[in-house]
Amino acid sequence: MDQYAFTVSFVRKTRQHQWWCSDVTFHCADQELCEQWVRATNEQLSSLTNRPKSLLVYINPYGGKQRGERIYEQKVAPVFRRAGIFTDVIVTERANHARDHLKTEANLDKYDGVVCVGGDGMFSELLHGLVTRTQTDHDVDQNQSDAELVPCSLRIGIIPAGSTDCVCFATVGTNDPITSALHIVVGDSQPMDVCSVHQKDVFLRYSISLLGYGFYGDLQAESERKRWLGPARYDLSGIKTFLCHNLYEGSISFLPAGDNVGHPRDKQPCRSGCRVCQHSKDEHNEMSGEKEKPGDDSSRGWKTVQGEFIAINSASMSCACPRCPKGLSPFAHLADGTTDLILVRKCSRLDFFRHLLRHTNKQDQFDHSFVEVHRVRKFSFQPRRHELASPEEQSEHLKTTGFNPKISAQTSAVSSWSCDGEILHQAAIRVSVQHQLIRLFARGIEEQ
Ligand SMILES: CCCCCCCCCCCCC/C=C/[C@@H](O)[C@H](CO)NC(=O)CCCCCCCCCCCCCCC
Ligand SMILES: Nc1ncnc2c1ncn2[C@@H]1O[C@H](COP(=O)(O)OP(=O)(O)OP(=O)(O)O)[C@@H](O)[C@H]1O
Ligand SMILES: [Ca+2]
Repeated sequence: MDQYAFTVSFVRKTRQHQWWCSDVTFHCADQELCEQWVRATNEQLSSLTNRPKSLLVYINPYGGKQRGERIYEQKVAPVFRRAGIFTDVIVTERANHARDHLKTEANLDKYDGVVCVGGDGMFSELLHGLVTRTQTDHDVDQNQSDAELVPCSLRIGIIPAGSTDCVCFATVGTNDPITSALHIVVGDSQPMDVCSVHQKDVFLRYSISLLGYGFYGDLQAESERKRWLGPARYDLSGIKTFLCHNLYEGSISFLPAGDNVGHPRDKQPCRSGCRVCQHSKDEHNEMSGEKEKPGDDSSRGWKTVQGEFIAINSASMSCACPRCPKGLSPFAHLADGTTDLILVRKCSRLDFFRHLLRHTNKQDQFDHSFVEVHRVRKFSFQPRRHELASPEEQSEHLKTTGFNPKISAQTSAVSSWSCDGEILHQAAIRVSVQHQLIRLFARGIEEQ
């Protein structure tokens, strides 16, 4: 009777964007029929060209709660094995190991994708390695801020095992290693914008989530000193930075995006198969003919704002993470060629607290007189260099304004940028959104 059988594994969607791998076994009395089914099923599967057959995996053994290797071995490797995916696995031995290996050594012809097991820092390593490698292979000079960058052909998979995992959360809707492994197995593809950051004509870094000056820059610098604390370092540094309430002067010039990509407050979230992102390709092609320089309001489109700021944030995607489920800019898009520039001007501690609190409830965090938000394609920032202030002037400033202007006789009041969780010590930067430069093994957040 039931002498012959074969088992098919399939994806089952459970709750909250989580996927699970289930099995169903078919029994059959006839050997020939059973083999026919297995052959036909395998033929169908091998005709799905989106599915990766071979992957290069980098594991950070020290990310997040240091569970990267275990998560991979126990949860991910079995899923890849069942899908018949070949893997080469590298457990990193130092910071930037994965980036450097991708940049120069890895034989990328062998693979259909690269995968990181770790947090946003580890993802950033793969992003830098892969983008730089692609430009080198095509003789593109990354130092030229107006160079047309070549999109990467390999997709990147993220198995979340870090402290924040914001890129994974904002592209999948959950931080679950098995769900991410299944998005890789079925060969999903999500294009993503990447911001390039330059100082004059020197390339500094790429960013895919948050570029933050002032509050997030200071918070990041503080949390680097507390790395030993693990994920809790962000909360403690957040409280400390909040209490310091530093204020920074400067001027921001930006090139607003056209109307076709919506507005940061239009309540149109980016979801799987997003129309805004799909249509943005056309507008992008129209725009790319114009090469305008920032800082000159006479060049069409550019705007400049000046003042004293608590925070200057550029969110290229929502930046949703478990700590902040709707994100820094809830209606930002993953692949529309723009970033949402959020300017938080001088305000009281209480008002800034109210603004932060609105990240965690239903109220609009942009609905404050001291907050403005613009959807932009490019921007540049120039900190205001202070004249050397005497100690008397400084204490006078503190008395009259209640702010610590962070001026010493020698230094100027500048913060640093947090770039996807890495510190950038240059304050004066130029940022340009590179439309759909990379692709992830993801499909965006699905409507529930
Ligand atoms: C009053 C409640 C306030 C809740 C405010 C929530 C706002 C949180 C916004 C989080 C946005 C994360 C964006 C992700 C950026 C990633 O590229 C980067 C790399 O992993 N992660 C971080 O920089 C990690 C950044 C981690 C930021 C933690 C912020 C904690 C703020 C705490 C403020 C406390 C005020 C307390 C007053 C007594
Ligand atoms: N073998 C290693 N030894 C030390 N550092 C490493 C190693 N491999 C990677 N790193 C570095 O560790 C840093 C943190 O890694 P990762 O992003 O995986 O975790 P995390 O910081 O806990 O998470 P998140 O970035 O989400 O906050 C990264 O900047 C990465 O460059
Ligand atoms: Ca975007």
